[in-house]
Amino acid sequence: MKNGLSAISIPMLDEEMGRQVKGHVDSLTVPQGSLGRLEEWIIELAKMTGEAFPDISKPGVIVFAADHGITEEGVSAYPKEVTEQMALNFLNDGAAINVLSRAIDAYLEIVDIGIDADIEAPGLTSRKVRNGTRNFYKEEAMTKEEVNQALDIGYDRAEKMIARGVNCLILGEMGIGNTTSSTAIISIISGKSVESLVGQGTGLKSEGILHKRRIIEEAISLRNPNPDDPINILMNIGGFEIAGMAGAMLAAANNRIPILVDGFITTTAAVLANLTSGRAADYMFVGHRSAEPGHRAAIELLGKEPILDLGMRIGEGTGAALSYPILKAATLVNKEVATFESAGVSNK
Ligand SMILES: Cc1cc2ncn([C@H]3O[C@H](COP(=O)(O)O)[C@@H](O)[C@H]3O)c2cc1C
Ligand SMILES: O=C(O)c1cccnc1
Repeated sequence: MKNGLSAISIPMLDEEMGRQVKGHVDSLTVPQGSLGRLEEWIIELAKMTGEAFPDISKPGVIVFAADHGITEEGVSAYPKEVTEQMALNFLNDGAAINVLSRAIDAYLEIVDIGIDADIEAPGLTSRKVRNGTRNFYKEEAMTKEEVNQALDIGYDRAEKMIARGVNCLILGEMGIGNTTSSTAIISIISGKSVESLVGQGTGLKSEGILHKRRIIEEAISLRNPNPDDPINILMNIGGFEIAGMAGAMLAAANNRIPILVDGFITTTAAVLANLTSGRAADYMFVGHRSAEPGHRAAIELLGKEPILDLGMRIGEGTGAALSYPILKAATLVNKEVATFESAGVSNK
């Protein structure tokens, strides 16, 4: 898949399978309508996969890591070196996403798509586009070629995961400064003010948040990205890991593989993927609602309701991984609960 992600044509949902599975759910030995949102999810999964008994038993997590030139403007509570250090932590199995991937028995891949350091470590997928984006307060974050390269890398990594048998894709990220990029992107696409979206990220205090807000506001007016053009948005104010996640989501949707979206940054990538190809969001669930204020607006753009709301604000794919067992449980209810007929239970 080369430079052609805007041309991909994601399959339509299988509405007929949705109707069929709704009939099956109605026949299960529970009071009519009592499964609440589980019923919605079962039907959505049936439409996505085209299967009467959707199987999401093999989850895969891809974490894309990259640096951001905008960190030169002092927009994060942590230094940019943490991106590289956390990438090594992922490879040593020590981060939150390692623990949570293990907890759900997921295959985990770490992709260096633009870390500003030379890392060679066993287990790392090295696909560096560049040593970090350019500082978008001063110039465009990436060239169009770099955007397309990052989208293609993401697409390719997801296809490789799917080829391994993964049937539910979780995306995660690591990139100090990426809540700044995400806030700018969601402001441009939603038309909402930076003030209403900006948050603490990794832990800025109120003065730091005010500075971050001013940098984003000024950068947006300097770069002036086209709100209808995801490539132009990524070029001006994006990040390599954000583009990589968007490409991966397009691959999953194209292969009818359900996607579990994580927090603010991952949802920003999801919004861009959906802007690239209008049906991408049909294949997405939002795993959780992050405490980062902009996440609410990003979720609204996708038209989704998150599975969990735990007040988390980590990223890495952690909230999505936590929501996975609930979605999987819904598929087991669909498959394994007896029907009124098979169990000889009187239906009204
Ligand atoms: C130790 C540590 C682990 C993390 N894991 C995810 N993030 C999260 O924080 C970063 C975004 O916040 P900001 O825009 O404020 O820099 C991203 O790397 C995101 O994945 C982390 C951040 C830190 C410090
Ligand atoms: O919602 C997220 O994904 C998030 C929020 C703050 C910092 N890092 C990630």
